Amino acid sequence: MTTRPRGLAVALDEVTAEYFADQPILDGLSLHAPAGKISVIIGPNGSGKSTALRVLAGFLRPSRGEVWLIDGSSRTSIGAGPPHLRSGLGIGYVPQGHSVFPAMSVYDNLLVGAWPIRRERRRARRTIQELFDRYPVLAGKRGAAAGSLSGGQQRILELARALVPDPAVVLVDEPSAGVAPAVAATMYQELEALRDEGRTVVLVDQDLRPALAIADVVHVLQSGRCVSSGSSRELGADLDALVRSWLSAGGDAPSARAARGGAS
Ligand SMILES: Nc1ncnc2c1ncn2[C@@H]1O[C@H](COP(=O)(O)OP(=O)(O)OP(=O)(O)O)[C@@H](O)[C@H]1O
Repeated sequence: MTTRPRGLAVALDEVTAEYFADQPILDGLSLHAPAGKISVIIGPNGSGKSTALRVLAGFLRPSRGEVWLIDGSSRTSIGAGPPHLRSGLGIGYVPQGHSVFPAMSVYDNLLVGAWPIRRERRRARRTIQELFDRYPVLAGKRGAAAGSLSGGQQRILELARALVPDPAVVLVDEPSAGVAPAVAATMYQELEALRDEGRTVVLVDQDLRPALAIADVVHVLQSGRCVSSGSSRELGADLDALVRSWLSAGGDAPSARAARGGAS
């Protein structure tokens, strides 16, 4: 693919965010997702992982704290900006759950992703073609309604749509939820490929084993705060202890899966 500048990091600094007044979901959350690395945010159900991604993507404005886009030694506060400006800054977002436009064709779904570069029509067409080359499964279905694709193909389409503006930072929420194991494996390989292209990946995942296997940095959330950050190796026993504590607190999904597969 044609490449644009890479090397952007993102950070949350003492961020408080809520859906209802005075009921903070993020409660002074600070975390730093370094440039060109895969950061994985883990934590028990309801700890605020998806909310943290929404704040990074601009879909939820923090009531306190800062969202930083960091380019080397300079940083820009982006917390107040709307999501469409976030994509113009080089941040792409693959939300949780189904987000394709089912009645629109695969090609038109990718065109929606081209909105931030809509004035550069030639570039948008070229990038979409490059994405068809990258994901042949989509190329074969370019004229088909997106809703007719399998769940896994739709997930790949959602990732491809986020990549159309060639983001330096890719935020991905639950890439493998509800997809066949082979597609899930493809998604994790793709996230590694995005990192190897110099992009910054921030991943939220309940499926701990594959997520931790590709993580460069792990951030552990509890009750809207980051209680631990580091590589899986650095966190080591701490991570195991945390996962066990989630299990004993009620066996939520991430813990149960980690227990089956091993958390580290
Ligand atoms: N759109 C919303 N409106 C109101 N409350 C919400 C909304 N989205 C999430 N919440 C609440 O915010 C809290 C944190 O949710 P969030 O999805 O960020 O957690 P999570 O750690 O990603 O959980 P999970 O692992 O279950 O996806 C939960 O109590 C949830 O019910």
